[in-house]
Amino acid sequence: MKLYTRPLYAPDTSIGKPRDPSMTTTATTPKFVARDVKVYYGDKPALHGIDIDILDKSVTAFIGPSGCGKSTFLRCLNRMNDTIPSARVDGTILLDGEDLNDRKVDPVVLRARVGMVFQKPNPFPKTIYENVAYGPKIHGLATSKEEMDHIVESSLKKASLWNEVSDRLHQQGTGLSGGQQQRLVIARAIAVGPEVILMDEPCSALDPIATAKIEELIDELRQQFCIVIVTHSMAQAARVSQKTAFFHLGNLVEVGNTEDIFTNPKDQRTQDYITGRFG
Ligand SMILES: Nc1ncnc2c1ncn2[C@@H]1O[C@H](COP(=O)(O)OP(=O)(O)OP(=O)(O)O)[C@@H](O)[C@H]1O
Repeated sequence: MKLYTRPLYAPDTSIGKPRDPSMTTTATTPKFVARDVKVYYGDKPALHGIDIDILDKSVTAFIGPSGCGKSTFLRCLNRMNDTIPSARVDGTILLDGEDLNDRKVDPVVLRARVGMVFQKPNPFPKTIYENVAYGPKIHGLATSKEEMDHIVESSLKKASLWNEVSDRLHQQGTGLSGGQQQRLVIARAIAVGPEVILMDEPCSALDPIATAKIEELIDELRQQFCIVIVTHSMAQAARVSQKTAFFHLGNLVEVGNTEDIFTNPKDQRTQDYITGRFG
């Protein structure tokens, strides 16, 4: 299967459209290449120079003790730190070879390509249908009701929610269970045709059954998307990811195949963390 990428500088009309056929990506292609990424909140450094390649069509887990900078780095990947006035980001992050911090990059286009799901499910106070149709509507992705219906249905199917909600699309999204709300939010992100889905502790507010469903979904989504997940659960990282990155005190200590990180880490700090000596 050929997979395509779109230019970052493209106008809004590129959102949700087929990607540039001149560029192809595979499961071994880095989607992101980050070099010497430093983040400060005011004068306080939070990340001290992160270098990492994040592969396409796979799941990368960020693990590490509280406050080590996992979420801060995740937010660098779709410029969500722009929304925090005190935050300053230095260094380079390339998305498909293009500098996503370049002044020419439109963050709205970037965030359609690089969607994000948060810890607490945050559906809009609207119907299930409207939640999913919201992004396509503002980006003008559907020219008819039929097209919009199709986007809503296929997004809900990709998020493994369609069978549970197809008979109540016009009920409030906030009336769903926590796990269903999280899948609704994933469907909302999928609806604008992203290439990457960032997940910041997506299961921490969910019970074990809802968590298992999201983990199953993540495994399906990685066929099509680059997925980056922040998790406090090492068991979850081991279950869902192919690559794991261990952060400590604002540094990326080590990144590698998940199995290697959990069975044969190179750095003593990783070893200490995965064996529960701190964090
Ligand atoms: N909006 C903010 N303003 C000021 N400092 C912040 C802000 N967000 C994070 N920090 C600080 O940056 C550092 C890294 O925080 P971050 O939330 O990225 O870590 P984390 O590894 O994701 O932590 P946790 O696992 O607890 O969510 C911490 O010292 C934190 O206090």
